[in-house]
This record gives sequence, structure tokens and C-alpha cells, in this order.
Amino acid sequence: MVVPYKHEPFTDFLVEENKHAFEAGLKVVHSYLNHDYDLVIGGERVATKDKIISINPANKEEIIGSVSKATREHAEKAMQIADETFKSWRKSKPEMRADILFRAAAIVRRRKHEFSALLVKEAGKPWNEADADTAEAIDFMEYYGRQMLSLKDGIPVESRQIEYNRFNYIPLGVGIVISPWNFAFAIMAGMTSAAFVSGNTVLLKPASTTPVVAAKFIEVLEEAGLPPGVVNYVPGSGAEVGDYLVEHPRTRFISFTGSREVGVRIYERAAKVHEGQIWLKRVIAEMGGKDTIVVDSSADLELAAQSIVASAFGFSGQKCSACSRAVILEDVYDRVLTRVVEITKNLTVGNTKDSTIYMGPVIDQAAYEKILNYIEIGKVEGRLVAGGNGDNSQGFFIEPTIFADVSENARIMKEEIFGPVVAFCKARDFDHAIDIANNTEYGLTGAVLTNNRSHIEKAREDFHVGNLYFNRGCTGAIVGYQPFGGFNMSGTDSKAGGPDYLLLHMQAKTTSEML
Ligand SMILES: NC(=O)c1ccc[n+]([C@@H]2O[C@H](COP(=O)([O-])OP(=O)(O)OC[C@H]3O[C@@H](n4cnc5c(N)ncnc54)[C@H](O)[C@@H]3O)[C@@H](O)[C@H]2O)c1
Ligand SMILES: N[C@@H](CCC=O)C(=O)O
Repeated sequence: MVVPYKHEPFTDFLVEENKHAFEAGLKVVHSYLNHDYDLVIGGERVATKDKIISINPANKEEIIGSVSKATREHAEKAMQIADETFKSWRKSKPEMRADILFRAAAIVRRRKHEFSALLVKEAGKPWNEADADTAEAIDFMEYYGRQMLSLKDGIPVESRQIEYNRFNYIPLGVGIVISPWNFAFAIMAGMTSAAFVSGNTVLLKPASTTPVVAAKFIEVLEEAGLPPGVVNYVPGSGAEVGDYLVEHPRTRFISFTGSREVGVRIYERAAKVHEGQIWLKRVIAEMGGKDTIVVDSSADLELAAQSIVASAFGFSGQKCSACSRAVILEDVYDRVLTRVVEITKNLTVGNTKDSTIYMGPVIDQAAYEKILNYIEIGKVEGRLVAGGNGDNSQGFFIEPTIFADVSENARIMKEEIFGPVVAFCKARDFDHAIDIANNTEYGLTGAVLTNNRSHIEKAREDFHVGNLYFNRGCTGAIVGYQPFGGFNMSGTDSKAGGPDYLLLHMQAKTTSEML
């Protein structure tokens, strides 16, 4: 019997011992900086001349690793191997597949601070955010392993006296896992684990800015006993390898997490049936957000201000769940804004190798430019009350930025910025606040700060987001506790870390035997 699932606790870095343990993790990562990582196809290492160079976004000079870059030929080879491996893997015992995940989780837990330190280096995460990312990766493995055990015998259905009916879930086939850089470990590991524990084989294409943590995860899976060919590691260009695999007739499903733009492209391309294809591809797509915190007049205003700051600027606002719109009822608007500005002006920005830094860099030059461009738009659409500047001399740093008095139809109220920028908007009353919150094509997360029960009930019914929180911020869902996924253009609401997630990777089969 496995012990009941419980989420991995977060580390308190005020405890000296934990701080030292994390520093030791950073040293381990330093010992393998600038190493080469090969593709892994059918268990074989394949080196290519063309490389993806992964750098530290806080220090452009520091190379995290050079990663081989798959071409279409490599992708084709990996597809053939995954397709072949599926013939045996689909019949492997679910208990064995779950055991591999439990062992992989145990290996990561033992090397927890090393993995988090790698996220500090490769993604520019502050220590607490990196620690949460690693904890979530462990949680996904522990949770999906248990989910597989609970689904392995199917669900009872009725039988008449003359027959014996069964209803079981079987795997789909080869899945393409395309992961983002912002939860470079958790989301990548979660999507991959769900796919293979359900009996599918996988081609994993991680984000090009964070491929090293994915290479390390592959090593963990090998150590945990995953047979060759079940998960194949094929980092490469989205346009070249991504499109090729999405359109491949042997691709059975695509599990994607990333931007709306790429998600829609994948959804459209996957819908086309190609020659030789004998199924309709399934697409699991989790995309962007434009998430809102609503504060009413009855709220604890200090809690509201702290929640807005943490949700807007944690990991530099680079979360699909980040608060990029604060909608405040007009009678408390000035007080909340003043307090948020005050807290924000005390936040530290810099290289997160130092544990005391609150906010690190944004991920790369393209993100830096895009965010600064939105800041320029914000200067026209609102009143700049904090931040507004960037510095990319060493890394890609942008100050936490607040715009006040932004109209509900402004671009910075509608478009995902994916950086440390929050817009404040005034609402006449609570109904107006919920209308503003819903006035976007996304529907991922939201929060309401209130002590008014009827406002809670109204928001529960009318605030149209996949993850709605009361009296807290809008980030930080925990696997198995707050299944995560959004409505509308935020994706297919697949609810990662929830009880239905594995079913998206399987198909139900009914068998009926006459007695
Ligand atoms: N809803 C969620 O659960 C969730 C979680 C994390 C991030 N996100 C979203 O992800 C975005 C940030 O991540 P990102 O910058 O890595 O997103 P992105 O869409 O740029 O990239 C995501 C992945 O898609 C790949 N890709 C790019 N073009 C492709 C193509 N043509 N075919 C196939 N794959 C292709 C990328 O290489 C990467 O691996 C934000 O919009 C954020 O809101 C959503
Ligand atoms: N699951 C994370 C967000 C993932 C997207 O970036 C949260 O709940 O904050």
C-alpha cells in the first residue's frame, strides 16, 4: 500500500541549515555548468553539431549548458522508436509504471536543493520560487502515480446475469509533450509523468531557454528504471521539430503548455488529418492568462495589498496565474494602491544567487523587449506609479511596475504581458468589478478579497476562471489540492494535478463477455 498523498513541504530559508543545504545545491550545479547534453532517443545519446545554448538570464555570460538540437530526422527517428516501444509499454503493469514515478520522486527529493539551484541558474528563479517549482515536480510524480493505481482496474459498470461487463482505461499511443520555461521542472515533469504513467510513450520537447533541467529529469527517470524508448528527449526549434511532430500521422496526442499563440497554432494543425493517420489527435493545451484580483470595501486591505504584490511580482510576474490586473472598488482604491506602491518600492531586484533577492530577471532578451514595450504602452494608458525601468547590461532585469487609473478596455488590461507589470483599475461596485474581471478572452485564475458573503457567492457563480481564490493571491495552486487549468483562451481546462488529468491521456474500453 502506498501512503496517502500529501504535498511536498516548502523550505524555510530563514533556517540556517536549509540555507546551507541550498548553497551546497548551488555548488553542485556549478560543478556541471557548461556541460554538453545529448538528445536521448531509444535510450541512446545522440550528439548534434547545432546546439541550444542555455544561459543564466541573470548573467548572460554564464552558460548553463549546451544542448544538442534535434532536426526533423531526429524527430522522425524518435517517433519510430516511441511507436515501437508503445507496443510493449502499453501492456506494462500500471503498478510498475507508478513505482517508477515514486522512485523518481524519491531521487528528486534527495537532490531537491540541487534541482532548485539549477532553476535559480537556468530560469533566474528566486530561491523560494525555485523550491516551490521542485516541490511541485515531486508532487506531480507522487500524485499521478497514485492516480494511476486508482484507475488501473477501471470503473465498475452493471452486468446482467448472462454477461460480465467491464469498463477499463487503456493508453492512447505516442504523445508529444511540449513544455514551457516558466515552471521548467514542475510542468515539464508533470506533463511527461502523466503521459507515460498512463501507458503512453513520449517525445519530450522542452522550452529552448530551459532544456538542461529537462535533461537532468531524463537522467532521473533512467535511474528510476524507466525503460529506453518510453520517454525520448528531443529539444529543438518549435517551428521545425514542434510543427513536424504535431502534424505527424503517428502522433496520437499533444500535451502542450505555453502561450495562446502557439497553443492555437498547435490546436489548428493537430486538427488536420494527414495521410496514413487513423485517429483524431487529442490536444491538451494549457495557455496564457490575464488574471485579476478584485478587492471590495469590506476586505482586509493589508491582506489585499500583500496578495496583489506577491501575485504580480513573484517570479517577476512570469506565471500564467500572475495578477496583472487589480480591480479595486472606488472607496478603497486609493488606500490599496498607496499600500501596494509602498510595498513594491521596497522589493529587491537582482541576481537570485543571493537568497535575499525578491525578484530576478525575466527570461531572455525577447521577453525583456516585449515587457518594456508594454511599459511604454502603459505610460500612455495609465499613470506610472512605480518602476518602469529595465537594465539588460548583465541580465534581463525589469523593475516591478505599477500603472494606476487604467481604463477597463486598455491594452494592458487585456493582453498577457508575462512580466512584472500590474494595472490598477477602479470599479463602481462589485458587479462592475466582476464585469471588468471577465472582460478578457482568457479565464485562468482570479482572486477576490472580501468579507462579504454575498460577494463570495456572486464571484463563485459569475467570475469565469478555472481557478478562483478567496482572501489570498491568485498564484500558487498545489497539486491534488487546487487542480489547475483555465477557461476560454486559457486552454482546454485540463486541470493539471487533478483527479481527471490522467483520463485525458487514456481512452475507455468496454468489454462484454457472455457467460
Ligand atoms: N495555463 C498554464 O498552465 C500555463 C503554465 C505555464 C505557462 N503558461 C503560459 O506559457 C507562456 C509562457 O511560456 P513560453 O514562453 O514557454 O510559451 P511558448 O508558447 O513560447 O512556448 C511553449 C513551448 O512551445 C514550443 N513551441 C514554440 N513554437 C512551437 C510550434 N510551432 N510547434 C510546437 N511547439 C512550439 C516552445 O519551444 C516551448 O517548448 C505564457 O503565455 C504562460 O501564460 C501557461
Ligand atoms: N500553477 C501555477 C502557475 C503555472 C503557470 O505559470 C500557479 O498556480 O501559480
